[in-house]
Amino acid sequence: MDLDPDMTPEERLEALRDHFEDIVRVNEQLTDQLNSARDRREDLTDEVDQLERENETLKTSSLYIATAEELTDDGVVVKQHGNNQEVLTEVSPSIRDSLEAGDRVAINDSFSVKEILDPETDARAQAMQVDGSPDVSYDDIGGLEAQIREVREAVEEPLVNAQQFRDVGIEPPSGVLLHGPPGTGKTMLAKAVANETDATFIKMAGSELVRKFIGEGARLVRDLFELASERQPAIIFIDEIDAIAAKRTESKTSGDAEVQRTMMQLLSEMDGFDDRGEIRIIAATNRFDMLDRAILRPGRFDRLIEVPNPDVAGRERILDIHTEDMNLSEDVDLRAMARQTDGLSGAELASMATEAGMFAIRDERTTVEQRDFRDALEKIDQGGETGSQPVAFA
Ligand SMILES: Nc1ncnc2c1ncn2[C@@H]1O[C@H](COP(=O)(O)OP(=O)(O)OP(=O)(O)O)[C@@H](O)[C@H]1O
Repeated sequence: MDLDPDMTPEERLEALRDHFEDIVRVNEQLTDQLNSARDRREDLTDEVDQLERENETLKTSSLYIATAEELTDDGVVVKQHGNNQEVLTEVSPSIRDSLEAGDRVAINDSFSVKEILDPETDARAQAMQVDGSPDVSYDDIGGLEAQIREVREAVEEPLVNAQQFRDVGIEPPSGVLLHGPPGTGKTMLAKAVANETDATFIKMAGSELVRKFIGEGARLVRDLFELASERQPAIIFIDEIDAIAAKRTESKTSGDAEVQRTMMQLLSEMDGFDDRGEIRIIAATNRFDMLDRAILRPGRFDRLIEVPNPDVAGRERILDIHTEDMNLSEDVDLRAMARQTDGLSGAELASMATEAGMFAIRDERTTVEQRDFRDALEKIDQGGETGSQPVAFA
C-alpha cells in the first residue's frame, strides 16, 4: 500500500485503519467462500455415498431362480422355481448364445434372464453342509454309551467291515433314525461316526428343504445322494426329517404336495440304495410321533435309536467335557450340579457351563466358582436359554 508522503500522521493512521478493515472484510468473504465450498464438498460426498449404496443395492437386488425350459424363435420359456409359473421371455443375445434348455437361470422381477447359474451357485451348495472331516469324536459325547455302541454297530461296522457283512450274507441296516428331545447330541453322534470312519459328513436340514428351497426339494434329495456317491465313503445326515416325512394330513394344499414329492424322492433313493457303495444314512428328529410310518419300513430307516436327555451320570460326564478347558475353583462340585440339573439336555448343560464362565468374567475373576454355576442354572431355568421345549414322544 502506497501512502502519500504529505499526509499527516493522523491521516496515515486513518488510511492504515481503512486498509486493515478492507483486509478483514476480504478475509471474512474468503472464509465464507471456503466454508461454503466445504459444505458443498460434504454434500457431494454424501451424494456419492448414497449413489454408491444405491448402485450396490441395484447390483445385489434379488433375482429368482428358474429353469430355461425351451428355446424358441420368439424367446425362451422359463419356469420359475417355487410357484412353477411359466413365461415366455426375451434374452440378450450374449446370454442366448450359451443358454441351453434345462439350464438353471437367475431371472429378475420382469422375468428377464440375467445370468446362467453354474453348479456352484445353485441351491445344492446352499442346502447341504459338507464337512470332509468333522472334528467330533466319541469322547466328546457324554452319557450316550449305549447309543454310541448302537450307532457304531449299525453305521460304522458296515462301512469299515463291508466284506464281513457280505461273507455272513446279511444286509446292514439301511438307515438309522436318531430320535429324542432337542440338543441331546444327535448331530454329534452322526459327526463322530463320520469322523471315526473318515467319511465325508453331508448334512441336510429337512426344515430348510421345505422352507427355503420350495419347489426344489425332490431335486435336492436326488442331488444329496449323488453328492454322497461322488464323495464316498460318506455319511448322509438328514436333520429334522419330520419336516419332509410327517404323517399325511387331510389338507391338499400345494405345499403338502411338494413335501410329499420330496419324501417320495427320499424313499425311492433309499429303496434303490443297495448297490450304492460306502454311503450310510442317519436321520434325526425330535418329533418321532409325527413321522409317517412309511419311512420306518424295513430297508428304510429300520434301526431306531432313542437319544434321551442325559441321566445324572451322563450329566456329570457332559459337564466334565464342557468344563475341561475352564479354570475351575476348588469349590466347584460338578457331581452336585449334575444332581440338580435333572431334565436338562446336553446343549443346555453346555450353555450352563459357558454361562457360568460369563458370570466369572462379569465379576472380573479368572476362576469359575460354584456360585457361578448356580447363577447360570438359575438363568437357564428362568429363560430357557437354549430355546428347547419339552416334546412329547409316541
Ligand atoms: N451328549 C452330549 N455330550 C456332550 N455335549 C453335548 C451332548 N449333547 C449335546 N451337547 C452339546 O450341545 C450341542 C448341540 O448338540 P447336537 O446338535 O448334537 O444336538 P441335537 O440332538 O442334534 O439337537 P437338535 O435336535 O436340536 O438338532 C453340541 O454341540 C454340544 O455342545
